[in-house]
Amino acid sequence: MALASGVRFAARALLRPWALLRGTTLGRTEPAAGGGGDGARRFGSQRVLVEPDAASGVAVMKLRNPPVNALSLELLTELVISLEKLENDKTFRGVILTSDCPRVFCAGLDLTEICGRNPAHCAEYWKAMQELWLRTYLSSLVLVAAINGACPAGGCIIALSCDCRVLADNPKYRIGLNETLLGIIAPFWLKDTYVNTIGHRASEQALQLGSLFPPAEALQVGLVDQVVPEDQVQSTALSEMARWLAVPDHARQLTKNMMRKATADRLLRQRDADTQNFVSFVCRDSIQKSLQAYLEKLRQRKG
Ligand SMILES: CCCCC/C=C\C/C=C\CC/C=C/CC(=O)SCCNC(=O)CCNC(=O)[C@H](O)C(C)(C)COP(=O)(O)OP(=O)(O)OC[C@H]1O[C@@H](n2cnc3c(N)ncnc32)[C@H](O)[C@@H]1OP(=O)(O)O
Repeated sequence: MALASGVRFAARALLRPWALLRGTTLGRTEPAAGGGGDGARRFGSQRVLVEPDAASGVAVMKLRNPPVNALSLELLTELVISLEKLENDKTFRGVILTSDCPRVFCAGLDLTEICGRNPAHCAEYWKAMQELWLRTYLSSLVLVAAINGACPAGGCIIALSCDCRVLADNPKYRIGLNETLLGIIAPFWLKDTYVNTIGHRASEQALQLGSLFPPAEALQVGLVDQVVPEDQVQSTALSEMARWLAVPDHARQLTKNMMRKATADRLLRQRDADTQNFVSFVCRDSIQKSLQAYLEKLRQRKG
């Protein structure tokens, strides 16, 4: 797809500073835990573990950035590279995205990447966040989110960019775009993704209130597609994947692109402006103070 190649080009341009992968083992393969079918070999990097199963054409991609899979610049970069590697390997048709950290799927943006950081770093960081959303939202693969922990803000956006979502039935695992509770706001492309998923009125209310939905409510509002006991999340995600892979790839991919291209194009047309808006917004003294206060509150809590 032309757009995907445009995104791929953008990803390569962004990811040229391979120094970002310092300390990772991208591309290192090792036997998958528990064998994993026909000698499947895990690969990935320091913060992303990929367990491929060539026989089924499905890979499990685990976020592994303890304690809460906060989306650091490195994690964002490693996720994009791992996803691109799977997209370029025609053995794979689907990816299950899940967490290797207990109790948390993904805590959203790593606030230390924007608190007390200079505008140039904030710009680089936001471009990486844009890239991950574009890469997942437009992926030619079937992406199933196996949400095995809390999923606020940026974590919710990653889950919403997947084709479907399975959430563990634990009241502590809440999901939603809670940015207003931090004194910030979701940019238009996060809003658009929300509206495309749960509708305008539900999004309007949930965004303004910064709602974090417990599983039953998340299911009811349409934020997730299934809520299952915690020990059935991965198996249910695999069953859901099988349902999607029963459809011929080409027809499904063209349909996905038809449904999502306009939303993605809106960001692609104004990526620089969006980055500038983000930088000038988060670098405001008042916003920095809000974010610092929020981080302090988090550090004083204990899970
Ligand atoms: C007008 C023009 C407008 C233009 C607009 C343009 C752009 C828009 C502007 C901004 C962009 C908005 C997008 C934002 C998306 C986001 O993702 S913001 C981040 C939101 N995330 C959260 O609110 C989650 C916060 N975390 C939690 O709620 C909990 O940590 C948890 C995930 C539920 C897990 O709880 P648990 O008890 O297990 O762990 P702890 O809370 O003890 O945390 C452990 C440890 O981790 C630190 N931490 C947690 N979350 C983050 C984080 N997101 N970033 C950085 N660090 C985090 C926490 O502080 C603890 O640290 P420690 O005490 O040092 O161990």
